[in-house]
Amino acid sequence: MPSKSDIIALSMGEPAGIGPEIVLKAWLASEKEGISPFAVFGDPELLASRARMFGLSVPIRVCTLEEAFDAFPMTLPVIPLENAMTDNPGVLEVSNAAGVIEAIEKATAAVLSGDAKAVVTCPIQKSNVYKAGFKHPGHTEYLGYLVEKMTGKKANPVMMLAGPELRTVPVTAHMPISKVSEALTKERIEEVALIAAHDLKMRFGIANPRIAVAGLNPHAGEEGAMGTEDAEIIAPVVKKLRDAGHRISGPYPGDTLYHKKARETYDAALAMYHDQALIPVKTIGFDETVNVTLGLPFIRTSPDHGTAIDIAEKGIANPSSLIAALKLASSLKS
Ligand SMILES: NC(=O)c1ccc[n+]([C@@H]2O[C@H](COP(=O)([O-])OP(=O)(O)OC[C@H]3O[C@@H](n4cnc5c(N)ncnc54)[C@H](O)[C@@H]3O)[C@@H](O)[C@H]2O)c1
Ligand SMILES: N[C@H](C(=O)O)[C@H](O)COP(=O)(O)O
Repeated sequence: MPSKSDIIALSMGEPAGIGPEIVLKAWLASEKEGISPFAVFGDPELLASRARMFGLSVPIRVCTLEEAFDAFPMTLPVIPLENAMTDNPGVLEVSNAAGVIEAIEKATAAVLSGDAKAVVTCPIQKSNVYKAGFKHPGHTEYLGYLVEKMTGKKANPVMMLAGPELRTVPVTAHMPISKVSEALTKERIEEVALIAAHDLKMRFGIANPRIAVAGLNPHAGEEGAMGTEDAEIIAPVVKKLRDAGHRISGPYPGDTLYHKKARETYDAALAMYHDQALIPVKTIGFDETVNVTLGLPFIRTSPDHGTAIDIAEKGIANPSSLIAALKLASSLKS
């Protein structure tokens, strides 16, 4: 029987983007989609105003997290923030960054204290929070920082994009492509592979997960003619982990790792850099794919898309990736 602490803590994300709109649409779809109760850490007036703007009939209930579970079926529970936000869809304002960050921090505190089951985040405009002094590349890294700050324990957050047909895990993520090669150490590849294997087992319930590892260079280096990282850095880690009993293989040329037949041979692909992991999964299933952070002491998911500032005023945002993120957050094992 679900209880109050099964509530999902949802951060509202960038107010100038489609976050508020997809939150409203997800609540409207919650009964039909079987979405578990969620509480929004956000700005209630802004959500009400966006609902009016798009003709969405969503009664907002300002409440505490404790009250949110019971409030959810009839109203959208919203836990207000201390930092005000301005309601200007399509227009980025640095002054909104404090509220955007506060929402993530409070949602994380709620799950760490055991008052919520999972954190789901709506997209943030990274460039806008950077302008306000935010020092973390994205949620993934910030959540690791918050865990350490709030619990004193080190976390090693790892990005996964999980779609209906493909899961990918980038070993390096939010960094310039020119820095990728030096960041690809044997230690980092092994650490990410082990976190992926652990969470595929513990969170996704896959008993003995199969991981396929991509090379870095064209043709996985073509025997050294097109780069040496594949043979010298990646292959020894794959061998070490396979010798230790993991079902891991590669490195495979990245270009042929994602076709339909190849996808049937593994539970997750370990990619060497952000776009090698995210292009295939977003291309195959942009509307249903979910961003999951592995390696945390709690569940965190997010839609796979960004703030979509270009359509924030139009009322046409598709909530399906947020709905998938909310459903996955409920179904993953704590
Ligand atoms: N989890 C996150 O916080 C997260 C994830 C991805 C991108 N971002 C950030 O979002 C910002 C914009 O990124 P971007 O432009 O590369 O990607 P984007 O996903 O915001 O937009 C790409 C294109 O897809 C469309 N689109 C996106 N989501 C949609 C939806 N739900 N319904 C209909 N159309 C949709 C947009 O209108 C746009 O044309 C950047 O600052 C980026 O860092 C944040
Ligand atoms: N790299 C992610 C993507 O493009 O979907 C996105 O930037 C979100 O990352 P965080 O969850 O770390 O914010």
